[in-house]
Amino acid sequence: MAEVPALTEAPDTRGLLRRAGPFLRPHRRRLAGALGLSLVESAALVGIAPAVGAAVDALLARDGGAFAAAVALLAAMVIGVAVIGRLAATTLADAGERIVRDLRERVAERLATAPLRFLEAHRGGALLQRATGEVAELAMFVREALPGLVSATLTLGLTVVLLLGYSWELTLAVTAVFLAPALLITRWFARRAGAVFGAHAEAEAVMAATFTETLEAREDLRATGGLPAWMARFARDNAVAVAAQRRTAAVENRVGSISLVEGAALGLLLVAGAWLAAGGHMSVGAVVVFVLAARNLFEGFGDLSQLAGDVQTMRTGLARLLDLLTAAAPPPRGDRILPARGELAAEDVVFRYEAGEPALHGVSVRCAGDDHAGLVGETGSGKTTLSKLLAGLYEPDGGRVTFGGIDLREVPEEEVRARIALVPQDVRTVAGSVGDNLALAPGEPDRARMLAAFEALGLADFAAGLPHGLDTPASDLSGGERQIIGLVRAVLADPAVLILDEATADVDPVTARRMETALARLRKDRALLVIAHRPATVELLPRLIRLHAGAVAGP
Ligand SMILES: Nc1ncnc2c1ncn2[C@@H]1O[C@H](COP(=O)(O)OP(=O)(O)OP(=O)(O)O)[C@@H](O)[C@H]1O
Repeated sequence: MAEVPALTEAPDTRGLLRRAGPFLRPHRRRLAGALGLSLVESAALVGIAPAVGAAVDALLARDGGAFAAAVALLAAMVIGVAVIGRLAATTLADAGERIVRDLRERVAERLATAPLRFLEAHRGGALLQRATGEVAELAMFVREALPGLVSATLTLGLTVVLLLGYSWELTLAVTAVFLAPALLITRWFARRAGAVFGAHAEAEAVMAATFTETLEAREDLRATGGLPAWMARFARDNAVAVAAQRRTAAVENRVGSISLVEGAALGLLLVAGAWLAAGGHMSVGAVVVFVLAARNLFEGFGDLSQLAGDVQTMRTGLARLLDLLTAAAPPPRGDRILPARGELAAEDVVFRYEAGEPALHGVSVRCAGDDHAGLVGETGSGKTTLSKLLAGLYEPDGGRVTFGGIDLREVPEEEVRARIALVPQDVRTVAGSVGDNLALAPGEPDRARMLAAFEALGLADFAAGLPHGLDTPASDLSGGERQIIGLVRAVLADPAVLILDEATADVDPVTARRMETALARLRKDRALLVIAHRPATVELLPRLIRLHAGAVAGP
């Protein structure tokens, strides 16, 4: 079996910046501008302490001029922090929002073009959680945490530089008492957090998947009395998510112990500063600078440890998004062009859903340009699987599917869609009107073309009978009515091959017969492959292909 790329539950969070590089690159100027502004803001913030120190020394020396200059500098710094800080935060948040918007679009595009096998191999809710929940977390981080994170990091770095400039001995003491233990706690957090936050995100995704499935299957579950069992399953998933949340909260709380270290370091600073000032080794102003700057250091570290949880959630979410983008990538395809009409052929096709017995083994069928054939066989014989292979929705594990002699894997996806249309039994519509759904056909058909397609299929009275015509909400349609819309949508694409997988099974027999006769007449040079259980559906067709246990059983 061709390896179906699978999502990783807790993907690696190492090298994230490098892997996210392609998404950051288009915004590098805006990001650089925002970082530059943050740097100026942090420099102004860190500069407040020396300005206060200079004012204290000028006051003690009774130097009015120096005092006034220091106070003016202080005022400029305070105003600078307020004004530039605001500008830096909004610029940074704006750049972040743009990056998140790009990511969101890329994820939506990936899921829309992901191989069918990939989508089928994953729970819908889990994909939804990554595509919406994880992106929402990122957007929140960018808005609420990122500006504070950048500013705290820069302030911390500049403060250490400032302290070293005043007294390396005292800086060393503060480092030993505060920075070293604080860094140890932060490192412990970084080590523990990856697994704990990954497990939390995964538990949330499982819960979302179960919830989505409950919603989708709500009618069946109610009708069959399966709701209590399903609710019990949801409760179990919910309990696992709550336990995972508790573990992340516990890890985050342990980081809070940094405040104890902070108290010890401040005490040491005051004692050592008083001793140094009394001994004439340092001016009182310098001690004031040290105490104030150390507060910056503690606050910066405090802010960072507060944000550590947010950062880890962001890293986990980003890693899960990048994992989705990688795993859902469609396999590379060629750029060959298909002829307008041609023979569709499966040549010795093998296909496995799972390791073991293949669903199809060595199936060869040919459908010439004007061939009209029925595909029949018992339940589970492989009809739907073969139809998806013929429509290029699955790639075969062995053999090949060709149109006009060209392997479908060598052709861009849009090219295949324009030539081969598949109408499934369960036609899904998107939110909007009947017209909105028909407009999704290649070439964006207008209303006149839509009505002409109904006419050509002998369904003009059906279209006229819709309560609001083409403006009827698609959600109001019955299963059979959706099948008709699916068929009209496929015909609008004017494909060379039309494959109907039980596509008239839910339509009343008279309408079904009318549609099939109209289809057979529609174009002489169009191939038609009709999959059916009921003999009546295919009895008008000149040829039958019979499948049995994943192989062609002969006519
Ligand atoms: N998504 C899937 N994952 C795993 N196995 C699958 C999947 N879809 C189909 N199968 C298996 O592949 C085999 C062929 O299924 P397929 O749906 O192609 O048969 P079918 O002839 O169309 O059946 P039916 O007449 O009931 O629609 C069956 O054994 C089925 O259980």
